[in-house]
Amino acid sequence: MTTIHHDAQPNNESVRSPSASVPIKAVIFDMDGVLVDSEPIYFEIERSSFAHFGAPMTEEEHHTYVGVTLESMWRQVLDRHRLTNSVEEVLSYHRKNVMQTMTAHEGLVAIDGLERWLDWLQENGIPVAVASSSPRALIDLIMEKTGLGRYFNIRITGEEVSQGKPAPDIFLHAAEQLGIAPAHCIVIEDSRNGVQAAKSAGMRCIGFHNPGSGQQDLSRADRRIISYDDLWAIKEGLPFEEQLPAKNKSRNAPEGIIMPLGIHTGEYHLSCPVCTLRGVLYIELV
Ligand SMILES: O=P(O)(O)OC[C@H]1O[C@@H](O)[C@H](O)[C@@H](O)[C@@H]1O
Repeated sequence: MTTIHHDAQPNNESVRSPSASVPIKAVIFDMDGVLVDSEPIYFEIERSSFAHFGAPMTEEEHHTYVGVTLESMWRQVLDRHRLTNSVEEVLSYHRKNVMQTMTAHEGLVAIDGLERWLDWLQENGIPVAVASSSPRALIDLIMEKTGLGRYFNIRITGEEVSQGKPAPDIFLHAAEQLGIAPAHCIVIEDSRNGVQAAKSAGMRCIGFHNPGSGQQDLSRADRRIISYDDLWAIKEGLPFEEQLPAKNKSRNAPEGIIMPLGIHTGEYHLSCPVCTLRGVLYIELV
């Protein structure tokens, strides 16, 4: 369990959002409802578990649990419905229910347009992470089933931080793993709880309106989209910082001083075309 030290409480409005022009150096993706359309499947599994334990559930209440961990959801359900079962009992039943159904499900595929985005981010050297309230075993299963695992080496589950969404811990931990300050991260989220977590972490947030994720208030997100095509259309307006700018930087290189040998002074960002090696070369007059 990773404890993240932060002053922000879930509803703390005092964390300042970075201004729109602060460079974006990393993208943190939520998983359910953002990488895959798994929320409708979750809803169905949850309905059967709620019925099993005798918790009558309105759609309105159900939608408030989107984006939170299994444990957080069940603690709230047991409390609100005054059920006497232990958290351990309901969690063990429900977790098995989730893993069996998701493993057998044949419709778990990456959301349309996502891979074009991930390829573009990779080409531009922008690192990514997935930060999901789902259990780690499910994150790994979905990464494997969809083939998205090749993009996501950094996978954070809400179960490994002390407070899940809507607290900011999961996103702060993801930023730490990425080695990028929160103000330089942008989060893509489909749930109210997730948007709140991202904003409390001091990050910018794109609200992904996915009808499969139920009624979600994404009004606190900085931008709202309904598809990855939408996001693609606005990408030039987002201040992504190129981190593999070998091609582009060399075009800018003549800004330095030209030496007699025809070499330019200045900073050159280099990347190996066949492996992941990167480096910065400084040439200066001595
Ligand atoms: O953080 P993510 O990837 O949106 O995961 C959300 C899901 O995580 C699960 O643990 C919850 O039981 C779901 O109800 C929830 O919606």
